[in-house]
Amino acid sequence: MELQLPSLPIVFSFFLFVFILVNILKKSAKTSTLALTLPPGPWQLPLVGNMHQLFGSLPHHALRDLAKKHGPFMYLRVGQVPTIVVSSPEFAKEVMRTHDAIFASRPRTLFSQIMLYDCTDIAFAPYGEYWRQLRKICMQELLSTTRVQSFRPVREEELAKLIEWVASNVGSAINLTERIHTSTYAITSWAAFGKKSRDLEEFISIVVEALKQSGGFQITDSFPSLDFLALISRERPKLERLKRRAERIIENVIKEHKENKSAKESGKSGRDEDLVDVLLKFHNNDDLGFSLTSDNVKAVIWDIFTAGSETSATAVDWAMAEMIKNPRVMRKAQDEVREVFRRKGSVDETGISEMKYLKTVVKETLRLHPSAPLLLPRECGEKCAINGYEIPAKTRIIVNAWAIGRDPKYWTDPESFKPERFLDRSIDHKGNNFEYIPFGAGRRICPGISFGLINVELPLALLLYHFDWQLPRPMKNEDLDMTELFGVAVRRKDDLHIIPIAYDQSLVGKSQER
Ligand code: HEM
Repeated sequence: MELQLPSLPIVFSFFLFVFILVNILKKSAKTSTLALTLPPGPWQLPLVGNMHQLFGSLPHHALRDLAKKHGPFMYLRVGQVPTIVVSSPEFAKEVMRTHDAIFASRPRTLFSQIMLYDCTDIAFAPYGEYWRQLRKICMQELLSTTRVQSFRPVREEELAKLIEWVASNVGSAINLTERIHTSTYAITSWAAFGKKSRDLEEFISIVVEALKQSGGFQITDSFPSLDFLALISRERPKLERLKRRAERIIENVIKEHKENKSAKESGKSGRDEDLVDVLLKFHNNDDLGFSLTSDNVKAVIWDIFTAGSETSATAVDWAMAEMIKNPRVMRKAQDEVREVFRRKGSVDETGISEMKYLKTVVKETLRLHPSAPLLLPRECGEKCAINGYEIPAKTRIIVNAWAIGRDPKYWTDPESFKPERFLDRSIDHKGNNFEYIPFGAGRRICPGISFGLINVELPLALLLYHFDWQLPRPMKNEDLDMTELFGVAVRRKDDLHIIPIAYDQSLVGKSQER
């Protein structure tokens, strides 16, 4: 039988048609008000918002404004996807405690399918046995307290470099934001990959680019039934290119680790175990009852690196910015840090547990500026009812931790930076108090809390101990602009340019001798 191939004009017309259709969809999404089509079932929530507000991205402050008008349990329809935005501690508790198992899945997105090897990482794996096993490895092996402590020399060495660099620049304005990010990424990289990661800078640039992509709106994610959109999306080739670049680096790291393992077994290498070593124990190894493929290992490495670095670095940056804006808080934190380090006779992380005020500064920073203000999205696994509203399966759930942390019903003077509010309130980071959930809550709560917190507390303690800080003239502390840059992790719009003044003079001398 002779195969009839479509002629060129037909192929061209087909692609032209698809192109026009996609553009019409995009355009109408940006401008028109949404038709009130409710999913089947006794759905009772009012449908809020129009597509113009919803497309582009879903910034946490815009969602709070909508919630003020329409209530803390708000139904939006983003393209084809029914979406609920939760903006009160009561409803957050319903989702993340009362019905936690039902809402423990994540939606599949173009990003997680491409970059995370078809959602086989920890953060985007669907709720089920595979995720449970990965999570167990994460809690018991990758991010256990012992493991986090084992990275102490890594933190101390990297942060010593940070302090030396600042000391070599006393008296002049430095871009502290940039340097904090470099140090935090270096700590995660060292913990994950081992010390020698020659491609670190390239890997960081890939991660930063990928985080930008994951924060933006992908039309394909909002029209899941239109499969062809994923095939022709402009984002797809961009993500695939990023993935190929990242993959080359991760594969090299894995190869080096396998070689080192052989060297270690033959007694030639005394290297400490890093996170890749831990994951490789499960690589194609059925003896441990759970085995990971190469792609699974790569997906988890990607998770640790992205989830672990940007979040902590952003928190340090916000804390410094808030303390510059509130010199009274900075002075009080400095007094405490200096007293503890002096009394102990050493400037290292053993003193951190005694720095009660510094810990409240970190809590207050994460209340006002949670690194992931909308947490990570959840998906309803099966039909259920909350407060009389029926939620169909596959509904996407967004919890606005940022709005919850500023809810005037729970927080006095919520927009002000007042760490003292935590001194007489026993609120922890473990997701037990739903008015404060910067790490999420329930089954999907962040497994990296201890690693994340020490990566925020230690650099802050060192920066406060060694230096006093001033804004370049004629800027006044109270004028510091706190505008946010929207993304998955929310950075300040402007980098923090400040002048370090040496407190510990011996350090300045030391750095000048080099
Ligand atoms: C200040 C630091 C950090 C903050 C504010 C933070 C915040 C969060 C939040 C809000 C979530 C979503 C929780 C939910 O859906 O309920 C999350 C999940 C996650 N975080 Fe963190 N995180 C931080 C540090 C880290 C670190 C250091 C790591 C690992 C090295 C990490 C690994 C993860 C992973 C793997 C998940 C996904 C968990 C799952 O879906 O089961 N995070 N984090």
